[in-house]
Amino acid sequence: MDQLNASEIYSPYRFFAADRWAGFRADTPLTLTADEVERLRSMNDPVDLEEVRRIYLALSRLLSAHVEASQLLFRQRKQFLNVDDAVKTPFIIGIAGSVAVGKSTTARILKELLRRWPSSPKVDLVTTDGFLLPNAELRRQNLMDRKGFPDSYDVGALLRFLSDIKSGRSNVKAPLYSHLTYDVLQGEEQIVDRPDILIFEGINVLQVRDLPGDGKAVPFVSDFFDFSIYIDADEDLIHSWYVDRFMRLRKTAFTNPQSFFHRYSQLPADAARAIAEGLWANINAKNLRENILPTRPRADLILRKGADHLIQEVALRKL
Ligand SMILES: Nc1ncnc2c1ncn2[C@@H]1O[C@H](COP(=O)(O)OP(=O)(O)O)[C@@H](O)[C@H]1O
Ligand SMILES: CC(C)(COP(=O)(O)O)[C@@H](O)C(=O)NCCC(=O)O
Repeated sequence: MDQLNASEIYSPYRFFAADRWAGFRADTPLTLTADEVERLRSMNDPVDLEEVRRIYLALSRLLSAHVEASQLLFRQRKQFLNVDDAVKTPFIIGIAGSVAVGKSTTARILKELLRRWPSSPKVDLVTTDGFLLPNAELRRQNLMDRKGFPDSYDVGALLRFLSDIKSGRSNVKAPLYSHLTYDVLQGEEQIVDRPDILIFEGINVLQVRDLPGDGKAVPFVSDFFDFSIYIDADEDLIHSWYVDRFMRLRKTAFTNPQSFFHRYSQLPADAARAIAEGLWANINAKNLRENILPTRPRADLILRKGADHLIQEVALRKL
């Protein structure tokens, strides 16, 4: 047993240095190759096979235990109620964290690892950006500078989507977002057809809403989660990742005339950097402080990254 200091004893989490966490992998096999990891990672994310070995295999093993336990509970409840027509509903994993912290890479790696379990579960991945209000509506409500803030999402649609998924409906539609055009894709959608596991990723997935004055119970997105993960790093690091990514996108995605940010590919580097700094300070950092970081204590698991983007510490909620 490790020595615990006082703050750890009274914290709802147990903290593990990444190398200690790696040991919980036990005999979980490595089912991804270096090439596959390279294809799954986002542009500025250096995650590699060693990181999958160190962090993600133990996480995959933990999630497998949770999924198995929930399936057992489902079977026992069915027996208890003596019903045959109970519908098995998807196990939902929420992934939260700041803009530019690397949620998409984590979500894609987890998806691939989970679908390679021996039971070959069907795993789907949905991101909450599709539930943003379209730019035309954001402009109408003067919210273009609040993209990603709670009021920029169609929360009703988001909750309806999760409720449909959790009630076992087939062919549930999720709207899609394009980072290229910086807008919701009109007329395009993703069909989610009764997966065994749904990964639901976005900055807002652990947010709660104020209770209305009339005392009516309002559901939260996380009410539908079976397990939640928060990806964390110091704000200074995320800030530098955001600006570095913007400067790289300036040389790649922004050169596409269809990119909403195309004009920034034409600007000198200093002027482009000033735009990125402005977007970070006025929108994303503000949102992180006001609406995202306050949700961290609601996560079941926190993956904390260091300067190199690699995970340094894992905090697991004590049951
Ligand atoms: N303006 C942009 N143009 C093209 N791709 C982008 C742009 N902004 C972000 N992306 C890509 O979109 C994905 C989601 O990014 P983001 O929402 O910041 O979350 P995270 O970095 O936590 O995954 C990343 O793969 C990122 O590289
Ligand atoms: C779409 C986003 C809110 C992020 O959503 P996510 O997929 O990370 O949940 C973000 O990428 C964004 O557009 N922020 C607004 C300011 C900016 O352009 O960076």
